[in-house]
Amino acid sequence: MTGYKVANGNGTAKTNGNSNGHSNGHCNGHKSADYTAQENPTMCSRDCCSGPGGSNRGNTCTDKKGAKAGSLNGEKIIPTPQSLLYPYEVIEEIADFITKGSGMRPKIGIICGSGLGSLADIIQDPKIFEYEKIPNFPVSTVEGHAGRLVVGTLEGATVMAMQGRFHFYEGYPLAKCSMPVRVMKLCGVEYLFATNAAGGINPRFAVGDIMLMHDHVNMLGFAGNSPLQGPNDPRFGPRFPALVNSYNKDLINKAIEIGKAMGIESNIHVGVYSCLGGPNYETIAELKALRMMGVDAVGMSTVHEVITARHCDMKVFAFSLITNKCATEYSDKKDEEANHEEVMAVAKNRQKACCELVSRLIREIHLASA
Ligand SMILES: O=P(O)(O)O[C@@H]1C[C@H](O)[C@@H](CO)O1
Ligand code: HPA
Repeated sequence: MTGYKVANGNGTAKTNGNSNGHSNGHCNGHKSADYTAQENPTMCSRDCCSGPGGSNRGNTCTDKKGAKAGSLNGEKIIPTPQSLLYPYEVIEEIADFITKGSGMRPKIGIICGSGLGSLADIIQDPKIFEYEKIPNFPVSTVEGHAGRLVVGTLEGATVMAMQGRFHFYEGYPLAKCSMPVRVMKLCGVEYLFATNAAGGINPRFAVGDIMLMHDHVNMLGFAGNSPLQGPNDPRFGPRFPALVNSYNKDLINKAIEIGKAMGIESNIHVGVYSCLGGPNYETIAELKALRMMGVDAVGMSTVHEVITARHCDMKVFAFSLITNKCATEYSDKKDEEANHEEVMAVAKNRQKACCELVSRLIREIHLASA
């Protein structure tokens, strides 16, 4: 008995390494994350190689002189496991940069979804780090994701917020998308608040509603992809982490109470989110299949961040802002097609409610630990 209502299928609710150097001239100059590149000739974790627009995408670094993808000096290149992209020492270096630069050890980490960057704007006495200036950090490439890390206080608690997250469809491997969660962990973060914009598949959901995530279906995982793929570093967590109870029930129940106090009870649901790779929105057949699987809302993020957070034993609270209703029947109506402008506009409209929900929940966590 969890105490909260879970959205169900029929529209009602029920209770419930290699050792060679990286000899490619393209990558020789890189520091820090190049540690990995030095250890393994098959990759370079710099964005010019493995990020969007890079010539590599984490596997084969093609040098300027035109070495062929898939080989380096005639040797076959072995793909680099995702977990080697960011070794512990590199994550530690990024975390030190942030804690020393801000003079704070934040307890709560927030990831702002598309158009929800205002969650970071309400942080007091903010110390702002542009992603471009953080060593070994990727850059944001999506509209509505500013690309800044904001450290400060909110309702008395020390927090750090990502104003801009990284998505698989941007060309980043999953381990890179969720790498900031490990940075948060080494900065001292105990609670992850992950937010996203999502399409509502559950017919009870209206645009502007908030779905508190109580579970997920990891479609990228079904296809054999995981941010934890590759050798496991036990300093982060176990080889085989359990994911039942990933979403903290106490925080879900508190959020429901806060929703009632805010008078938006009827706009709050509890449900299952699924992450697809994107960047395309889903087909009707895919949406129907997701619905049959028990999915209530669909998006392109969050799941790999939650997996990474649970692996390193963080408490997780996550919600989806329903920015569009997903059509599950064939129709010629153009207005039923999802688009990013609508996603951003709805998020902007609902940012006040989202900020209040997050602030009040953080206040409760802070008071409970004081
Ligand atoms: O970062 P989130 O998951 O909030 O962003 C969603 C998914 C895509 O990035 C984008 C599509 O409109 O919004
Ligand atoms: N599908 C996938 N991702 C999304 C959607 C959607 O309908 N809306 C916002 N992000």
